[in-house]
Amino acid sequence: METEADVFYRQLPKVELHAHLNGSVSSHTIEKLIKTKPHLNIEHNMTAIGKGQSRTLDECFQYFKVIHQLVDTEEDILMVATDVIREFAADSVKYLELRSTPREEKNTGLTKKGYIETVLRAIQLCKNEGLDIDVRFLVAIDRRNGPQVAMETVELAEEFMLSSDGVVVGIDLSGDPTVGDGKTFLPALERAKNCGLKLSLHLSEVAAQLEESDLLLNLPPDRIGHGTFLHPEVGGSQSLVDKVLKNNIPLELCLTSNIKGQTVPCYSKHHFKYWYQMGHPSVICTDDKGVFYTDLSQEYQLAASTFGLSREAVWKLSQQAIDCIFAPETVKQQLKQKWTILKPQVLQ
Ligand SMILES: CNc1ncnc2c1ncn2[C@@H]1O[C@H](COP(=O)(O)O)[C@@H](O)[C@H]1O
Ligand SMILES: [Zn+2]
Repeated sequence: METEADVFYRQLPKVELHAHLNGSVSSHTIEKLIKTKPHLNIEHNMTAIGKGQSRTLDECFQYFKVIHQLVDTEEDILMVATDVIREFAADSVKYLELRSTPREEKNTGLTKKGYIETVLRAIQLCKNEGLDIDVRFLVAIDRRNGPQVAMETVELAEEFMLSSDGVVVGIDLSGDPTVGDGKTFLPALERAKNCGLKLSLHLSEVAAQLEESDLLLNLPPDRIGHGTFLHPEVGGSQSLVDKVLKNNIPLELCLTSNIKGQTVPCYSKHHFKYWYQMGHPSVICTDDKGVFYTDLSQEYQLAASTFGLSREAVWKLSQQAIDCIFAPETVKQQLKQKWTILKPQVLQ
């Protein structure tokens, strides 16, 4: 049964800025994919971490490998991307920045270019359907693939930034944070920045990456993913915090992802508290709503119940996320208008 609170959080207009496409595939879509590929012998529990369960971050990365096996043709990508966008729209997400790592699959003839084109086609299809959601795309660099591939990815992103009518807005640096050295990605990231692509970097997602985080913060990035171990209480440093504050770099915070991935011990110890209390721009996001079995409404609800936020404070939190989007000022103004119109009916 849906409670009054459930209805409020679902109807709350929201902005999602940190969503990996293949981590966001719902169980409904996974079911369809499993049916088309029975020979892979993939079961549901291999693609999502259920309620109350957790895995090491390392184990979490195995889930993406399984999902990638299920999603390996243009047809799959088109279905996955349209389903994911429709689901976010049904959850009252009004603005979504999806991110995904372009992959090539020799077996199916999928190319990186085809991969991006297909995601863009899905975005266009959803637009044609008249869904009330503005979708943009960040091209992701997977750390595992090294600096050379990173540079090629930036070049590809640059092409699409110029040809996609403003849909491709930036670059994401993600992948297993324990693999590779952040320093080696600086040339690619600098190039991206210089050509006008925005940067959202996974930073200090695991402990003991002070040097790497410091180097990457000097770019500086336009947004930070997680930033779990930046502050001194958890082994980060004041100088890292100061750099984030000085450049006013928003944080994308994904509560359930961090709990289920075991980088944060429990909801009440989540670093949302540290940054939010300072009044620093903190945006609640899902990371991988499919793998972590959540949605953005639930993440807002969890943040509110854990940290005692009033409805008014929750409203402000979702509204302030608008200032952190990568789309231009005109889009921010349109979204702010939307929030103003919806306020009296949602926040009764
Ligand atoms: C849990 N925390 C995380 N930390 C770092 N990278 C993550 C991640 N969650 C997801 N990804 C990145 O997103 C890819 C899956 O989506 P796409 O195939 O790109 O759409 C993963 O392979 C990983 O590179
Ligand atoms: Zn992420």
